[in-house]
Amino acid sequence: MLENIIEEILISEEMIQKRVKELGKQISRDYADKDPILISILKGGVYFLIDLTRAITIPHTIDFMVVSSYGDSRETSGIVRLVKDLKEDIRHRYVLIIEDIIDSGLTLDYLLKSLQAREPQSIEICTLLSKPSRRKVDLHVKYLGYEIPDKFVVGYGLDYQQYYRNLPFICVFKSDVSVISKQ
Ligand SMILES: O=P(O)(O)OC[C@H]1O[C@H](OP(=O)(O)OP(=O)(O)O)[C@H](O)[C@@H]1O
Ligand code: HPA
Repeated sequence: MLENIIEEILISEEMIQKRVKELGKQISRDYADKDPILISILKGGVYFLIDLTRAITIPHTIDFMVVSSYGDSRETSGIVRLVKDLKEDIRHRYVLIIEDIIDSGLTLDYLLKSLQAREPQSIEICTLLSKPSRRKVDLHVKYLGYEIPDKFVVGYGLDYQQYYRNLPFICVFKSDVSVISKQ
């Protein structure tokens, strides 16, 4: 039962979809004629990417990377590992990294360094959620959906032990839950 794992709904499905459309419009304006490449970080970022790409009205391509830092816990290990690299060459491309959440910032810090070395024309960050109070490194975020407090959240791509990514809203996960409750 969902009531057993959810403390509160923080961002409703409607709020997410409205903000995704606004971000899509903004990106379409800013990157007109730039043929950007949107890089999504699997797995969490893919839900946001799929909705965002449909809200963008200019030509663009997409690619995926897999990095791992959280394992199955609620705290980052601080060690980021590249699990799957891009297929496309990003040299001279306008790169937009699409993330579901920035927490400590360590994942993106690692990714930015790795991607900068490939000499893109530009590289910017678009994240649906950010927890500024948790930041361990400074990051410039060009496109932000919502700032959220220091609470562990699930839904819309975000998981607890790989579950709950499919929830259409973002909700605070109950802090005392340690086993998966099948929905
Ligand atoms: O700012 P940070 O503290 O580095 O945290 C953010 C990262 O954590 C989550 O990924 P996770 O490692 O849980 O993998 P997942 O996308 O497969 O869920 C999220 O999707 C970000 O990539
Ligand atoms: O709040 C969170 N929820 C799920 N995954 C995460 N990865 C970083 N922060 C979070």
